[in-house]
Amino acid sequence: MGVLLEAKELGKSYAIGPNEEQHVLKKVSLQIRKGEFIAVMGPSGSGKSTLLFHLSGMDRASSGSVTFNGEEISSLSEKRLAELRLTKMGFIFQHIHLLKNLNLFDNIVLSAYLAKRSSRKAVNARALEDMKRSGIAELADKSVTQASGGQLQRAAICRALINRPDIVFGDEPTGALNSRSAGEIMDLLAEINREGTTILLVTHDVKVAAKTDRVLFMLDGSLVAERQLGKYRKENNDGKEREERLAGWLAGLGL
Ligand SMILES: Nc1ncnc2c1ncn2[C@@H]1O[C@H](COP(=O)(O)OP(=O)(O)OP(=O)(O)O)[C@@H](O)[C@H]1O
Repeated sequence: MGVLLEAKELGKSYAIGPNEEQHVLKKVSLQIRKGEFIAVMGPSGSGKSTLLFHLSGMDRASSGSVTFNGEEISSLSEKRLAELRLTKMGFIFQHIHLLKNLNLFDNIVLSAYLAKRSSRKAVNARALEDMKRSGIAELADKSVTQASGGQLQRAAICRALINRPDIVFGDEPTGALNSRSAGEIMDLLAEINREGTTILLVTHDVKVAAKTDRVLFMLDGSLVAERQLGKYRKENNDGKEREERLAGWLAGLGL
């Protein structure tokens, strides 16, 4: 599989005083291949979300580069970057960010209507298909206040997928859910990944990370370790075993 996203010596610093800088990302280099499912773990404040913001072009680096599909996003105009994020990237966050004055269906289709790459009829059909697969088709005309956290996160996943992005980024997408809903969301993401969408998640949760292919570990702004887990398949019933293996590896890092 080819490389979809590459960071080379990515650096980010914030001024924290007149002559003082905090180095939040320190020469981070990584490659994400098409079709991979990756988790970024690490202690609080180690730079995981900052890395995600830079890989997805939401923030500009202080040094180094990010290349997406061969295009260096660090040098793109704001307009081109916005178009890239809208059409090629999907986002799922812990706090779901659905619009309260729209029903779930309209939340899901909105960005595709804005992108104007497909007819509204085609977008609507796609949305319905995704909602069915995610088990929320019957909630299409419900408002954000009428759905549970797990249902809202499913809607957020449908929204992230509506433009059929190359990659979905998630920042603690299961962080606000109970463990059953979190497990179901991860099974759904694993299925979406197996159909070809690359996924990168930031998570603290070993159960979540154990369902990805590869875990990257960040410490103090640097990527310090990684672990290949292989593709998760629900039908293999080895979720527990994968979790234990990953927990053992994390413990062995001695951090
Ligand atoms: N806009 C900003 N200005 C100054 N410092 C920032 C800014 N954004 C992040 N930081 C700092 O960068 C460091 C890394 O933050 P980041 O949110 O990326 O960590 P994280 O690993 O995702 O943490 P958590 O797991 O708690 O979400 C922190 O020390 C944070 O205070």
